[in-house]
Amino acid sequence: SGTTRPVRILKYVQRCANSGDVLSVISAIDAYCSKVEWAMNVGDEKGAILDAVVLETRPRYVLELGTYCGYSTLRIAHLLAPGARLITLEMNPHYAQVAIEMFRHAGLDAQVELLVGSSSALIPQLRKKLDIEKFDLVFIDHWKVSYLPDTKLLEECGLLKAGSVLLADNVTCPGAPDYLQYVRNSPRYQSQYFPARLEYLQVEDGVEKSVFLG
Ligand SMILES: Oc1cc(-c2ccc(F)cc2)cc2cncnc12
Ligand SMILES: [Mg+2]
Repeated sequence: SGTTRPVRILKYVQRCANSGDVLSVISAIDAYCSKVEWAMNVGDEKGAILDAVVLETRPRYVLELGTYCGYSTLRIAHLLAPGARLITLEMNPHYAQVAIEMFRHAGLDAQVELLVGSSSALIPQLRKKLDIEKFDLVFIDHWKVSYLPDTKLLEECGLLKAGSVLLADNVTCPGAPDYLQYVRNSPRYQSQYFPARLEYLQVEDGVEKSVFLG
């Protein structure tokens, strides 16, 4: 039976990162996943692009699709102003549990709202459930086949406003070709590609920043 990769990452963080210190949690995850075993965190290079987009957007309402161990959730939470709300959706209950423990170790569990379930089921419930009108920033980092349908669902549910920013991980590796085609050709988006490498590897990847024009 043994442990799972997310549990091994969490145990390393609990052992090696100072509790309450979100930056030491972030670097502990990067240290473990670059030295011991690869994991699908956005990583430090693409994470710096995410940081820059959060800082320039100064979002009040943030949605993350795909929590995993909570690495990118912590990077975002660390840069939000007091009063901002960060909602993260995770369909795998085990990943969700690990992420909650990760948030606790970082001392940010009160700053993050994690919902367990499929994004397609949860997105239509967000307005009613969480009393949220629109998202200023959406970080898309879940299954690549869900990027496009979930983006259309966000539009249909009225959860985007003119100026809302979508930032999508892995648009090159593993790739989200239908999503890229949509945001790059739709008159409703202004899209920009940021080349980078896949987390912890020399493989090419990149993130796509798309501003919804309303
Ligand atoms: O950042 C990511 C990377 C990969 C991935 C897996 C295998 C491989 F060979 C290359 C890349 C998969 C992901 C799934 N969800 C969210 N993020 C992901
Ligand atoms: Mg990713």
